[in-house]
Amino acid sequence: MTPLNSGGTDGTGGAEGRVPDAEDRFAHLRGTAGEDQVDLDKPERQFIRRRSWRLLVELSRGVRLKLLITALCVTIAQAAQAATPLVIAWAIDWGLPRATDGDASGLWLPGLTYIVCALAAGVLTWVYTRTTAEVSQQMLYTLRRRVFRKTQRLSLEFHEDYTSGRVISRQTSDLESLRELLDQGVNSLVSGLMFMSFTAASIVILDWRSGLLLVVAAVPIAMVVRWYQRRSEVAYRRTRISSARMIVHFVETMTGIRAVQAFRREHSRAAQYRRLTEDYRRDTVASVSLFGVLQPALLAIGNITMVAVLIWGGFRVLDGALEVGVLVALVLATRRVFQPLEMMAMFYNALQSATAALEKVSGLLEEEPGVREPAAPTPLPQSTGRVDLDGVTFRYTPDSPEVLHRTDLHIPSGQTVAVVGRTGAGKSTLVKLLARFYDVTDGAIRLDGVDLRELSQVDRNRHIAMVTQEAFLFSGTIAENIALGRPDASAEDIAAAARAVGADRFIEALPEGYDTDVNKRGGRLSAGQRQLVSFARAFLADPTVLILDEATSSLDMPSEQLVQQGLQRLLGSRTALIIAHRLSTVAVADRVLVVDDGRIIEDGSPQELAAGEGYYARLHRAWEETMRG
Ligand SMILES: Nc1ncnc2c1ncn2[C@@H]1O[C@H](COP(=O)(O)OP(=O)(O)OP(=O)(O)O)[C@@H](O)[C@H]1O
Repeated sequence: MTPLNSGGTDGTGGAEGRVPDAEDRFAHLRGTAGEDQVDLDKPERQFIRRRSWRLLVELSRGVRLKLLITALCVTIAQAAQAATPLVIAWAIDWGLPRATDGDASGLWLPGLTYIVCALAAGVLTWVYTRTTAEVSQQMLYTLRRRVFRKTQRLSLEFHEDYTSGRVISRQTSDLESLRELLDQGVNSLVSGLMFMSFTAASIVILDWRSGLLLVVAAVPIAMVVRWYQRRSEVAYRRTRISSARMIVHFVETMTGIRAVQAFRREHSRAAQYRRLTEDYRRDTVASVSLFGVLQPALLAIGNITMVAVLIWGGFRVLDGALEVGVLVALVLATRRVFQPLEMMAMFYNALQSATAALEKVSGLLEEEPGVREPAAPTPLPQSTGRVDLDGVTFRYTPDSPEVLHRTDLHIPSGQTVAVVGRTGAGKSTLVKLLARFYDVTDGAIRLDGVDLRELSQVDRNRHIAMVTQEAFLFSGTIAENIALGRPDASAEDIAAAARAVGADRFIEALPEGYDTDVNKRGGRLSAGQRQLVSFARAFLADPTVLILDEATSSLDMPSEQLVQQGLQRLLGSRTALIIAHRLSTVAVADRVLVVDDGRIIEDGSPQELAAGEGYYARLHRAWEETMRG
C-alpha cells in the first residue's frame, strides 16, 4: 500500500512493538515508553545505561582502529606534555653543572629532549584531534541515518502517539548534544584525566613529600567538585525543562499560527513566551554561576598547594635535601596538575546532556514496527481488486475499547464504495485497516483471497494505494510530486496521468509547467489543485484498489466540478473505498456503506438507501437542501 499523499511511511504499526511483556521487569522502559520517567531505581538506571552503551558499541563498529589510534595518541601526547617539568629538572640539576664545566651535552641533550617532547605532544594532539573528529562524525553519520530510517519505518500509530516535535528533537537537539560531546568533550575529559594522572605521577617520582601535599589538596578539591556535580545536576535538569517548555510553546504557536492569528492570541502567546524565556534565562544564569564558584575555588586550592610545595621544597633546598631543578619542576607541575579540572567540569554538562540524549535515541531505536513483513510472503503478481473483510474486529490498543465489531464486507472487483457516517463512527479506522496501517485484532482482510498480513510490502504497494485528505506536496517540482508512486515514470507518463484526471490544464498554465517548484511563488496550489495532483499520483501508480479519504474542506463550484471529474476518471474500473463528504461523490458510487459505532448499519446502492428511511436517506435530504440553498 502506498499512502500517496503522505509518502514516507511504509504503513507499519508500532503498537505491538511496545506492548509490555508480562515477564519483562523492564517492559515499562523499553523503547520510548520510559522516556519521561524521572525517578529510576538502580537496576532501571543500569538497564537504560546498558542500552545506551550497546548503541555506542554498535556505532563504534568500523571505526575501532581509529579509536585505538586516538587512544594511543592521547596517551603519548599527554605523557609527553606531563614530562616537560621532569626535563626541566634534569636540565637544571644535571645539564647546567655539566654545561658550566664546558660539556656541551649538558645543554643540547636536555634541550633536544624538551623539543622532542613538545613536538611529540603537538603532532600527536593534531593527529588525535583529527581522528576524534573522524570517529565522531562517522558515528553520528551512522546514527543519523539509523534514526531517520527507524522513525520512517515506525507506524502511523507510533507517530500519532509520539508526536513529530519529539521525533524532531531526537534528530536535531539530541544528536547535536552527542556531537558536542563526541567532537570535543570526550577528548577533553580523557586527555584531561590522563594529563592529571601523568603529572601527579611525575610529582611523586620527583619528590614523594610533595606528592603527599597533592593528596592533602585532593580532599578539598574532591569536596568542591562533588558540590558542583550535585548542584549542577539539579540546575542543569532545570534548564533542560525550561528550555523544553520554551521550545514546545514556540513550536505550538508557529504550527497553530492560523488559529493564533484568527483568535487574536498573539499578545497572550507572546506574554507566555516571555515568561518561559525568562525562566530559561534565570535557570541558565543559575547553572553558569555554579561554574563561577568552582573555577576560583579550584584556582585557589591549586595556588595554595603550589605555595606549600614551594615553601616546603624551598627549605629543603636550603638544607641541601632537594635539588633546585627538582623544586622548579615541582612548582611547574603543581601549577598545571589541577588545570584540566576546570575544563572537565565544563564538559560535565555536555556529558549529562549527551547521556540523556543517548538514552532517548537508543530507546527510539529499540522501537519495533508492530505491523511486520511476513517471513514468507504469498506472491500476488496480479490483482483483480476483490476485497473481503471476514469477521474483522479491531481495537487500537489491547486495553482500549473495540472500534470495529465483527465486520463482514465483500467488495467485488471494480466496485466503488462510498463510506459515510457520523464523526467517530469508525470510517477512517476501516480504511486504515485496509491500507494496513494497523493489523486487525481478530478476523482477516483479504485481497484476492490473500490475507493482507501474508502479502509482501511490494505487492501491497503495487495493488493498494491511498489518497489521504491533506494532499501533501513534497518540496520539488509538480512532475516529481506526481511521480511519487512511480519514480521511474517518464515525462510522457506523468503528463498522461495529469491529463487523465484533468490536472493538465492548470499545470501547463504554471510558470514552468511540470517543472514548477511547488514551494516557489507561482507554484503554490489551491486545495482543489492539490487534490488533482494527488489524483494524478494515484493514476500513475495504477493500483487495483484505491482508498480515498475525501478532503472535507469545501471547494468553490468550478474546483469542485474539476475535482469530481478528476475523481471519476481516476476511479475508472478500479475497486475503490471512499470516505465521502460530498453528495456528488456518493452519487458516483455503486454502493454506500453507513458506518455507526463500529458497525455497518446500512449497505446498498445510493438510490436504494436514499429511498429508505435510514441515516443515509436523512443525510441525502440534508445535502440536497444545502445544494438548493
Ligand atoms: N489512534 C487512535 N488510538 C485510539 N483510538 C482511536 C485512534 N484513532 C481513532 N480512535 C477512536 O476510534 C473511533 C473511530 O474513529 P475514526 O477516526 O475511525 O472515526 P471516523 O468515522 O473516521 O471519524 P471522522 O469522520 O471524525 O474522521 C473513535 O472513537 C476514535 O476516538
